[in-house]
Amino acid sequence: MIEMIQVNHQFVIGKKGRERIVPVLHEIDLQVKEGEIVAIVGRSGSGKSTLLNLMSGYIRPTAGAIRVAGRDVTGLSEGDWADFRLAHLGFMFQSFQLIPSMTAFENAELPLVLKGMGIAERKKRVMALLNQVGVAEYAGHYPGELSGGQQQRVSVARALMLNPPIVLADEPTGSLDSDNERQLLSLIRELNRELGITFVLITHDEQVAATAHRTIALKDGYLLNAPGKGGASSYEIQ
Ligand SMILES: Nc1ncnc2c1ncn2[C@@H]1O[C@H](COP(=O)(O)OP(=O)(O)OP(=O)(O)O)[C@@H](O)[C@H]1O
Repeated sequence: MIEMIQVNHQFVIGKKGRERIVPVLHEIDLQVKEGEIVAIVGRSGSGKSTLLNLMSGYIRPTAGAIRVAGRDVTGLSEGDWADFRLAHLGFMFQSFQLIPSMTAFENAELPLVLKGMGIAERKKRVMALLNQVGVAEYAGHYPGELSGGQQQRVSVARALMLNPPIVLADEPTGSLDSDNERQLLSLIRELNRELGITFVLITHDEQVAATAHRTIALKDGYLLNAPGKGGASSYEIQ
């Protein structure tokens, strides 16, 4: 479902003529299978977000190849990546990333608007999903009128709006209290079990890692679980 082959990534920083190269990911070989929940763990700065950004096409690898949902996405243009993302990927973030001036309904509806779906069909789909994640009664509320847990549910509904086979999540429970965290994790398990959605979750949280079928650990830009790279026992969740 997601495959990285010998992926390296380095950032180039600094002004023209005085550039500096920052190597961040090295020789990444990984596979996420269809229907898996995979947690990515590692200390701050180990390269977790960079790895997720490569899977999302927001940055391009310096070397190596990436396949997502059966397609070689390594050389996709910006425009092709935008279409590909809409069709295959859903996103969840620690900060929820809801637009404050739009209601819960309008926030959740956005992917359908981008897709060009008609208003009647949009309304049906949005209300069905808000209902599924338990916030239908707040459809007319603005994000500022919702609790953190309710905002995250709206963002989950938005992530699932176009039935993505893969959801990529960056610290999805990072802003939630333990009750809301438990509920979100059980929703993720349910979506995985019932709809077969593949999840890749970046986390510092042991509860989230325990929800995953498998954990991928990064240390200083290297994959620890890779054969010959030390094994999963040599990481700590920070
Ligand atoms: N746009 C960028 N330009 C230059 N360096 C960057 C850029 N983005 C990230 N880095 C560097 O790459 C390294 C890995 O960053 P990344 O955000 O992937 O780590 P992380 O494991 O997600 O960290 P955290 O847990 O703190 O979010 C860090 O040293 C960071 O400073």
